[in-house]
Amino acid sequence: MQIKIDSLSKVYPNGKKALDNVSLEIGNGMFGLLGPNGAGKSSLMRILVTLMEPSQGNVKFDSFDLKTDRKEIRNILGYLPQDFRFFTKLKTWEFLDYAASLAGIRSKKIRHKKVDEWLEKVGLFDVRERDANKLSGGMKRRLGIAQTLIGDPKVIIVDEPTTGLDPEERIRFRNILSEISQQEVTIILSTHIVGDISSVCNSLALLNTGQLAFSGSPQELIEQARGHVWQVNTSGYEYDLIKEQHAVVSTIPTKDGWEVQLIGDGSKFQNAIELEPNLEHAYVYFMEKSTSLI
Ligand SMILES: Nc1ncnc2c1ncn2[C@@H]1O[C@H](COP(=O)(O)OP(=O)(O)OP(=O)(O)O)[C@@H](O)[C@H]1O
Repeated sequence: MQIKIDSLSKVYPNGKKALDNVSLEIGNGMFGLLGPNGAGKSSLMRILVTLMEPSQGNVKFDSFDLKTDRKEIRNILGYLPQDFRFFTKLKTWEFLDYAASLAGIRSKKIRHKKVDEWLEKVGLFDVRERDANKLSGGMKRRLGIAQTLIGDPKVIIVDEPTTGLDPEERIRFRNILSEISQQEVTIILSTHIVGDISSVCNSLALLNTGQLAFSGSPQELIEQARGHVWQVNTSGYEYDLIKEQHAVVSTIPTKDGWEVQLIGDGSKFQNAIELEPNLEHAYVYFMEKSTSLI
């Protein structure tokens, strides 16, 4: 599936411009949409899943047009929103069974088989009789992904999937998505956590204040930060100066001061070492560049 987002803008009734002329192409596999809170990610997701109309621009899902083929687009979509909620008083398996019937699986036998398969896949088979609203946060999130996927959608849109999850659940969730992305599907993963996408997405876009700051592969993003990531050993006095003029990524106390990793021009400091950039460095670099600290 090829998703073509063309010159998309969204202005809310209060005048807030959440998306500003965003154009983007998304193909099969896992796509990361990265940006700080308020960047416009949820607005873009809501438009893609037909919950909200854009103020300008259009989107195509292969030959389906967002303006005219909303029903067809809904049929190929699976959406896991940020604030995914449960109906009360349904057991975990019943909840999935209900999701499967909403997805159009009529045969009870096929539905039950699918429910069991998905309970196994997301590691909830042992708690299938437990009330869905009594599951832990991580389990609820996994049940969320199972209900999103049980109807075999071609496009899967997941908004801030790991918010509030502990590191173990975060990795588990990432692995489930990564496994699914091996099939012929498009997964769009929106997040402000770089670690959510660094190991799993083959392409990504960076949104900041409604504008597209970057789109390409993680490696291309990383390359752009080359020459801008430095490690400096510094005393207390100099440290304050560094913080004022640079984006500081990490600070480790040493015998006589601090070892600081910064984004910007570190070459002017004594004993500065240029570092190999990683995705997190590159993300900070782009964010700082667009707020023009660099
Ligand atoms: N219904 C609305 N009316 C007015 N402004 C809105 C509305 N929804 C979102 N906004 C504003 O639009 C901007 C983009 O919000 P959006 O929720 O799309 O960003 P986000 O990147 O998903 O951030 P978050 O992760 O915090 O949800 C923000 O400034 C937000 O306050």
